[in-house]
Amino acid sequence: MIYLCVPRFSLYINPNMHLHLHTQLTMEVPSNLEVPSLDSKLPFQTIILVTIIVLLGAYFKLKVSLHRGKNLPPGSLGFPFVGETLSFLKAQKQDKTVQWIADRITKYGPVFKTSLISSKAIVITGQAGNKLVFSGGDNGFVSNLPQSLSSILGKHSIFEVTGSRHKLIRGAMMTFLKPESLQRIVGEMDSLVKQQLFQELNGKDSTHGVRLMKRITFKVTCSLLFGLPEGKEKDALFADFILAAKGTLAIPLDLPGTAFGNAIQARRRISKLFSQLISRKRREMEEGKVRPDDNMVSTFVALKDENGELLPEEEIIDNFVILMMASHDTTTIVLSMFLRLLARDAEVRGKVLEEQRQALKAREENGGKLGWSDVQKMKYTWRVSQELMRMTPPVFGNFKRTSRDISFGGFHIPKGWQIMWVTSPTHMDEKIFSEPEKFNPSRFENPRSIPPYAYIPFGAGHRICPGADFARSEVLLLIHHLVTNYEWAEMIPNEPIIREPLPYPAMGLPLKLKPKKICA
Ligand code: HEM
Repeated sequence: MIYLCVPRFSLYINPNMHLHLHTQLTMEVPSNLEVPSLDSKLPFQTIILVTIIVLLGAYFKLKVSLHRGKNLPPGSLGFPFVGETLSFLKAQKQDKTVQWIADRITKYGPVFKTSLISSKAIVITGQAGNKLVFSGGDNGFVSNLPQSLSSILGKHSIFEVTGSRHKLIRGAMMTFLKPESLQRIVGEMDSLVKQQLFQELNGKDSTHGVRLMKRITFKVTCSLLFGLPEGKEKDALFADFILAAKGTLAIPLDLPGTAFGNAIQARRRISKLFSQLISRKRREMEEGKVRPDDNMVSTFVALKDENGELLPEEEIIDNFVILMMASHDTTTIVLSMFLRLLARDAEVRGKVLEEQRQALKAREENGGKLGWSDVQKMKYTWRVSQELMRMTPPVFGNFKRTSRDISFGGFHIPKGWQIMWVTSPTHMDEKIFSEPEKFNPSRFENPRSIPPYAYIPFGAGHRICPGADFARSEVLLLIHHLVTNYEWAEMIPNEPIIREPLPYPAMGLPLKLKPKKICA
């Protein structure tokens, strides 16, 4: 899989592919190919290079010919081995991935084949395509986490399980993330956000927007989901998650000093800390000091499968790692884009401020606290976030794999091929969202006007993001405290967005800050 919200979007070399490639190469050496001796006139390296190209060409031909007669989607597999990887990576670097996809849709239609680093992929776009990929339980699409990524994220997380195991794990997460449960903790979230924000910005006249949002969202998730108190343990965990996240994009070489090696070390320390947390919670539960629904740790520690067995510790830890990874980077992107927009667009800033002034009034009437119903009233502020996620979705798309042959739109999609779903084609489709290049939050005034499977920043179907409501509350509360206490301006005018692979302001959004006091 390419992304990860954990969704995170990284290219990788499929390890199975190497094995496969080796087997095919052995079979495909043409019998008439003479391998010249070392004293031949051609330099040895040239012979090796030509041989490799011939063999890779033969390999690709064989792989495609296996499906001859079946109507594979149109498209280009690019050059042997690298496929279209180089142009894809270049587009990503220049924030032109949307264009890369759009060019191919124009040329081949909404379903096309490509090849990205040794793996052939079929890109499925459009409303019908999204429906195919997202709907149903066993719909023929399974997760495709590459080995490099699963060494860091774990091999037993929610991404790796299907059927009843997926239901069990997702159910446990939802115990804590569903709106009815969030209602109980939104007050605590509000206090945490406020406290973190003031702690981070106290006495400062400038800040790095991205770093600020990352630290706060990480700390809030840590406290609310895992009950981790402020202190050195949490700071060390934050540093380790940054290292681990960097490793998901690195060449998977587990050597000391490499990004991947550092990530593996960080992952070991993260596992150790979560293991201690789990043991602590087990003891407290045995002593009757905590209830299963107190937080995510107690919920998972008490969770039993259909055979009455408790979950193995490594499965719990892998799911905690996923929850941390999935939650803070994505939410940080929405918040960073929001800060950037408010610095640029006076009209939107005015409307957001007006709505937050009303929330401030409610806060004063509630003895200084914001409750669930107050957050629900921040409708305009949320519509701005929705529009930001339409135009710059935190998760660009993701890779899955077909678990069986599938036919779609008259095409044959073979078993075992990589499938890529992408947010932008429907988000930027003028038939769905008129004038899609225009920032217009009012499109979300009537949610029923948006067709199903067209707006998919949180995915869709049975794997739709379980953290969507958590993210929503966190974004709204952070924006509330920011706009009612500060004014800010960009220090780098027109700072571009880069995708590495998540979309962030290229220089981390340095901001000039000025405290202000708003009256309700
Ligand atoms: C703006 C913020 C967020 C965005 C845009 C986002 C986006 C997504 C997307 C697109 C998926 C589906 C991936 C796929 O089907 O391949 C997903 C899955 C997931 N997200 Fe989020 N997410 C966000 C916040 C969160 C938060 C706050 C949490 C946890 C507290 C979370 C936890 C998860 C988990 C556990 C999954 C896997 C669900 C499954 O496989 O059943 N996410 N997210």
